[in-house]
Amino acid sequence: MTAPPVILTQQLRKAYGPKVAVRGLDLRVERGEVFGFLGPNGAGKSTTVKMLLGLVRPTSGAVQVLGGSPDNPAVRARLGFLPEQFRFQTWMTGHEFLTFHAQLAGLGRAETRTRIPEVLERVGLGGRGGENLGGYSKGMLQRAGLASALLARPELVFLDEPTSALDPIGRMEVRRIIEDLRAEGVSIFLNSHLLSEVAQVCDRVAFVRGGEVLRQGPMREVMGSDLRVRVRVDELTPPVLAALTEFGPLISQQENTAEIGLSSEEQLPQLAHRLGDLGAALYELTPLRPELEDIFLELVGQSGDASHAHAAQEAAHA
Ligand SMILES: Nc1ncnc2c1ncn2[C@@H]1O[C@H](COP(=O)(O)OP(=O)(O)OP(=O)(O)O)[C@@H](O)[C@H]1O
Repeated sequence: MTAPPVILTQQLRKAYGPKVAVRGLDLRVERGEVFGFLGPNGAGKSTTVKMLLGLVRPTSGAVQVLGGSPDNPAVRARLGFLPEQFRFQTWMTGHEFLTFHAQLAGLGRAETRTRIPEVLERVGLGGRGGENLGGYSKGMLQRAGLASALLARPELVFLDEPTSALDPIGRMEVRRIIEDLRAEGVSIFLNSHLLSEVAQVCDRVAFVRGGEVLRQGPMREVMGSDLRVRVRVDELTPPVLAALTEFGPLISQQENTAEIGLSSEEQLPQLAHRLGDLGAALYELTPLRPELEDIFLELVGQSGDASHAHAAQEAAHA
């Protein structure tokens, strides 16, 4: 029997008076999956997350989280959440802050004692729990927020922009934490504007705009199957060019470098053999996958609405 999805929504909708924030959202996230939820500012991402956490009541539609209702405290106890703008009690030490969250999560004393050093270590704050949060850097605060989200061993974790305050090393560390969690079977719902990061860590993604899903699917599918390839040889002779166009359309050509479109990766070794047979010296054969950012801009900018395009650009470069 296949495991039920950890998130399932059907025609989920939220209107704030006349303003529709989320319209008819169908989402499905499987157990152990890292799911990227992407969209420009105002797309309805936060509203969706709040409905999935039971913090905002949907206007209509159905939502199931971990097989139950997010209104059910027993379901909520199995969720972790790192909000984008965490309010920290700056007068507390990291340890006190986590003890407070452990109490809120209903952890017993003995478990709290062992669990806090474990999560501090995991997020890279080992040995720093005795310091006041007021003295933490922005990156340290984000790590402390992540520690509190992981404290009660959640089965599903919502991470809203988890690396916005982190430097490149910190981002890599958080990526590793996400990968480790996935290996442990934890499911992750990730909101992030940092698309290169999403591309590296997500199994599936959904692009949203105006409260609707524009595209949803496995990372590989969303990125498209068409493959552009850069070929550099000693000389682009007429026979070499003719051979290249047998494989796919010629996109560009400059000096001894050409770009062509292939329909599958399987054509790469065939192309290398063919060029070898023609006596061409092959210096480069590079697949050029489209950037997630390009797909994002193309999808969210499609309305032609200047404010959307602007928001998309802001989101992509944030
Ligand atoms: N409490 C509210 N009352 C009225 N309108 C709201 C409320 N919360 C959100 N909205 C509106 O709903 C739309 C979606 O907002 P939401 O915060 O969900 O978007 P978002 O994708 O999370 O954006 P961002 O990336 O900027 O955080 C926006 O137009 C917003 O103004």
